Amino acid sequence: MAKVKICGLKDPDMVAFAAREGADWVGFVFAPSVRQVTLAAAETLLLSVGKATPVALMVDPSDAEAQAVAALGFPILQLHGQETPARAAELKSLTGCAIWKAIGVQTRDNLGQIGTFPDIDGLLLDAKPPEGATIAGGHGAAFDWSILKGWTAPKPWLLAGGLTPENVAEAIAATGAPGVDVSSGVERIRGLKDRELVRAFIRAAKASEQP
Ligand SMILES: O=C(O)c1ccccc1NCC(=O)[C@H](O)[C@H](O)COP(=O)(O)O
Repeated sequence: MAKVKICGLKDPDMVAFAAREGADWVGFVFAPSVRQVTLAAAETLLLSVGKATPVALMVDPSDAEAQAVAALGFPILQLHGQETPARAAELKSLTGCAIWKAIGVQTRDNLGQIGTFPDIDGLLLDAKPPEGATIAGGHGAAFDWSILKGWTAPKPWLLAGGLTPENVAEAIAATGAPGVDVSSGVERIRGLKDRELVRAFIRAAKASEQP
């Protein structure tokens, strides 16, 4: 059974709903995005996570920004920018958070950099942002899952990018992903999660067979 992260939540009721439906992680975006939350909003959202684990998503944060987010009590920091292995290690020791690094995948070569991040705790394999995009993630674009054929993950990992309730079972079967992450695929209006889609995604992922 694959684990599920619902990313880009902004509304406490939706956070509670996703957690009740069985989301393992709920993600909050602290970067420019239609899904961005403030520190004050995140403090309120954290009250609704139930049994789900909250993940703070940041893009090239400064020390002060990362420390302010970590101080809210997030156990996991997902880095979605151009953070180097050294910066990821630095942010880990600075915040005390587990670090997940997002890796943009377009070709098999992109997987090579993963070995240069020995200090991180997890990986999120996501599609690269479309040409000209100024936002680092949440574009609803998938990469070619066959790139992962024969790849052995050195860390716990999640598959992301363009997943939907309709394709998540196929994605898990094709890649063997132990976890999946979704943002746009559970929205009907950009930036607003939809209960029916959140429920359908979690059910489809949890019911799926890993190869
Ligand atoms: O979701 C955002 O708005 C976002 C903004 C800036 C950096 C990262 C962002 N999201 C990162 C995620 O973990 C998304 O869930 C991931 O990119 C997959 O998104 P989608 O293809 O929309 O499901």
